Amino acid sequence: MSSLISIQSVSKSFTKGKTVITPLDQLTLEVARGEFLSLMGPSGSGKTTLLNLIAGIDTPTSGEIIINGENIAALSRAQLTKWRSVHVGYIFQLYHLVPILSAYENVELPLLLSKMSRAERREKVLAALDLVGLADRADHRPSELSGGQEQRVAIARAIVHDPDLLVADEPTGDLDRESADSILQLLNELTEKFGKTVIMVTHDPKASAAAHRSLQLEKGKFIEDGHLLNKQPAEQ
Ligand SMILES: Nc1ncnc2c1ncn2[C@@H]1O[C@H](COP(=O)(O)OP(=O)(O)OP(=O)(O)O)[C@@H](O)[C@H]1O
Repeated sequence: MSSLISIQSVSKSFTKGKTVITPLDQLTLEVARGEFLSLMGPSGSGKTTLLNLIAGIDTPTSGEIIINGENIAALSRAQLTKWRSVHVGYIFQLYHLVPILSAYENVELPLLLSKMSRAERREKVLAALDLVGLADRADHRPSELSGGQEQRVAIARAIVHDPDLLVADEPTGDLDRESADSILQLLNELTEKFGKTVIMVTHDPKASAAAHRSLQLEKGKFIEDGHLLNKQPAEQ
């Protein structure tokens, strides 16, 4: 598999008054196209900071983040916004669906920014809802869906514009085990059947075990290369 993401010596610091916090310290990471990678680590270890850099929501203090051959660390804010709208789908712990809109309308939202016709949008929204197994719930509002179904709608919204990369921050954190497992299976399918690359932050070892590879962050550094479940790790 070719590399989709190449992170070279990336550091991120935040300055608050006289205090400088460096949640990420000289990180290097390669992520293959079609890989499902999980990021674990204690609270405050820099997981969300790293996810936000990879998703182009924030920019590093130093280093390069090359995605699909493009160094996104060198893009302006406006260029990053445009880049993100094409290449990235973001999945949140608490779904972030708009309560007054139907599942269909929530999934359609990212497409309203494009020049697509209504008919083209309809085709894409129905295909995304079908892919997550909710074609029959298009007219339902979030309050009429279970948590697992809400997360499926949120995943349909994240994939409707066909991004290469999906980033998920604790996507199963608010779900019971059964719903969590079905969301993890869906994320796995998105990598294996549709070639998406998924990067997931989680505190749940079982969720992490569903990924192809798990990395542990501690104080802004990777402390170990975790187990590889779907591929065999090299013998130590
Ligand atoms: N915008 C910001 N300004 C200042 N400090 C920040 C900012 N964003 C994050 N930090 C700090 O960076 C560190 C890492 O935060 P981050 O949210 O990446 O951790 P995390 O591993 O995702 O934690 P959690 O598991 O609790 O979500 C923390 O000390 C946090 O306070």
